[in-house]
Amino acid sequence: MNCESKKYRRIVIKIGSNVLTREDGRPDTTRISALVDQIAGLYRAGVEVILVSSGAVASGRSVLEPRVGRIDTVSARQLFSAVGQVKLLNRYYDLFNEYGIVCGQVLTTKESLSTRRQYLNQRNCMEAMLAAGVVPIVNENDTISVTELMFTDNDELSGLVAAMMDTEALIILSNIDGIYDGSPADPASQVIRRVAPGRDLSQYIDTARSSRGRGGMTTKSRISSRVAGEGIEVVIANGRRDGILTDLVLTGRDVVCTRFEAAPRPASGVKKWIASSEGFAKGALHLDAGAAAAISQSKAASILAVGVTAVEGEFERDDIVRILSPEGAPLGVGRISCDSATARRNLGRKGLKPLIHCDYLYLE
Ligand SMILES: Nc1ncnc2c1ncn2[C@@H]1O[C@H](COP(=O)(O)OP(=O)(O)O)[C@@H](O)[C@H]1O
Ligand SMILES: N[C@@H](CCC(=O)OP(=O)(O)O)C(=O)O
Repeated sequence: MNCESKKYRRIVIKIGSNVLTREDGRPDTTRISALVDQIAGLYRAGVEVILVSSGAVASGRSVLEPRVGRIDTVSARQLFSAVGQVKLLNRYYDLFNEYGIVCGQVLTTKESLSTRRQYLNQRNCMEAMLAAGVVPIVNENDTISVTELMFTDNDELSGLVAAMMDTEALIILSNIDGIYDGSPADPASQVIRRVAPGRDLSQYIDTARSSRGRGGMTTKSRISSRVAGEGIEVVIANGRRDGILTDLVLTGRDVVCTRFEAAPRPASGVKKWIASSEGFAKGALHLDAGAAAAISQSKAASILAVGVTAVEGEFERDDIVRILSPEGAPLGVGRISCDSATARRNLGRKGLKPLIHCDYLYLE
């Protein structure tokens, strides 16, 4: 089956470190330039493109490694990204400029997307850029994002951006044609061309990571399933193949890739945010059997204090909390309508406003 082409209104393109870096660790300027040529083509054809580009650390490492001595991993990442991000964006700026296209930098952290207000600020910024015809180039702010609150990698970030910006597709470019049904090194393995919503590919994926990438194929597959489940088509393709973006988006030439079909019913904007916010959850609600059955059977069911048996952790009103079954299994996440002290005080009580309204509930 082909990876058929389609003209999209708005897409996110994520470019992995492996695509932008040569084997010897130096930036692959020819490849970056070829990708910008294609993105300029999409731009001219009226497709709004948001670029999520890795490569800052690799780019900075190539400049600094020869001159820094012993340095711990966190400092190295901070140092390399501080220098590499400037170098990377300068290159993008010059290349886009040749087409009369202006690009701009958006640096973010997982923490700065954790409240709805900051999330909306970021979205507003990128909407303003797109409205002005500016191509946003997004990366994690690696200089300050050093704790457990880091994104797993830019695949996770790109999934969040795709949902936040209400895009129709996310194209993840790596150094491989897609997800293989066995070891990519085994000649008998083939690229899985189509993935239906909800299909689990974990059995095929070698969890070892590449030397330059951060999350590896495991995150790519997990994020792709989640994003497709939110109604956004996801394509994993080889960024080193000539003309890959043009073929995927404009010409319709047959090109090998893995395509995750979008689930039919896109979630509402706020649900997309909640769905992607699992990593920021501050606490948890344990449901009784009745409440667990009610939310799984009806999309309109909210979580009421009467059906909650325990509250874990400390949280504020509007924070994201996890929802657990009576056995402790994860059921989903939601935005809580009160702080943890109030939730504890009201446990088991009837007739109160829902702890989580169904509009702010995302079930797995
Ligand atoms: N089943 C599989 N199919 C394809 N690639 C796989 C599979 N299992 C593991 N991989 C590895 O995942 C790598 C791509 O992930 P990653 O290193 O994170 O890339 P990037 O830097 O582009 O984000 C491939 O180079 C490949 O070695
Ligand atoms: N923010 C880092 C990217 C880390 C990362 O996620 O890399 P990759 O797995 O290659 O997309 C950088 O710019 O170097």
